Amino acid sequence: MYIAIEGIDTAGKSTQISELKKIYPDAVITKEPGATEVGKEIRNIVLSARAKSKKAEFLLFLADRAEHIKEVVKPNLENMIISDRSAISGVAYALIQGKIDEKELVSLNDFATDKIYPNKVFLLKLTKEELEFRLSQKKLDGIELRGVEYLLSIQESIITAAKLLNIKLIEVDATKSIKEITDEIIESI
Ligand SMILES: Nc1ncnc2c1ncn2[C@@H]1O[C@H](COP(=O)(O)OP(=O)(O)OP(=O)(O)O)[C@@H](O)[C@H]1O
Ligand SMILES: Cc1cn([C@H]2C[C@H](O)[C@@H](COP(=O)(O)O)O2)c(=O)[nH]c1=O
Repeated sequence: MYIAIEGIDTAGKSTQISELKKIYPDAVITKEPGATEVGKEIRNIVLSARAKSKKAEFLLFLADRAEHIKEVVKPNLENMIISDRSAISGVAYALIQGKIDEKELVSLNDFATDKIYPNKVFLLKLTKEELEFRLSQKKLDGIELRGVEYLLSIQESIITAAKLLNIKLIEVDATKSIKEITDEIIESI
């Protein structure tokens, strides 16, 4: 089973993944962007937000995804795979940028992934107040510097992206305690 945890920055994805790792010690833990050797280099470029072209940025994420599917997901389809982000993030961020139409977004992702998508995705959903608080507690990267309203629009866009990709999305209240969230995820797995 291929599972992904989605949510905007600071929603608690990596926190939940480290909890799930304790519960499923044999699971393949992975992430987008940056799980592979090439992906690590792509991650450095995209998070620096140096690309002037939004299309270039989108294609870099897509290249990371193609490598991730080939190197990590495909060889482990018989195992439990738990990924921090997925194609849903790719479509959600690109939808907000508005440079590529919906049909094309889906077909480009189909091309990159060979239509291998997570079986189930959990969206950790934050309130504006909690997002503001969590962002105030960390050093922001280039994408986080785009601001709270931008990130909240991405949160909504994640729901649209899941529908476009036809992926089952389970919304979880990310302001609950770490344990409550983990329990909800395990219950649905
Ligand atoms: N349920 C929770 N309640 C309160 N704080 C939390 C909860 N889950 C995570 N946090 C805290 O919020 C911050 C962000 O969490 P985390 O790094 O897991 O988020 P993330 O979604 O992986 O973020 P990013 O996408 O920016 O890497 C951390 O300081 C973490 O300790
Ligand atoms: C997969 C993907 C990610 N992004 C953005 C979302 C985040 O701001 C960063 C990744 O950072 P994290 O600490 O690993 O969460 O990249 C994006 O814009 N497009 C994508 O396809």
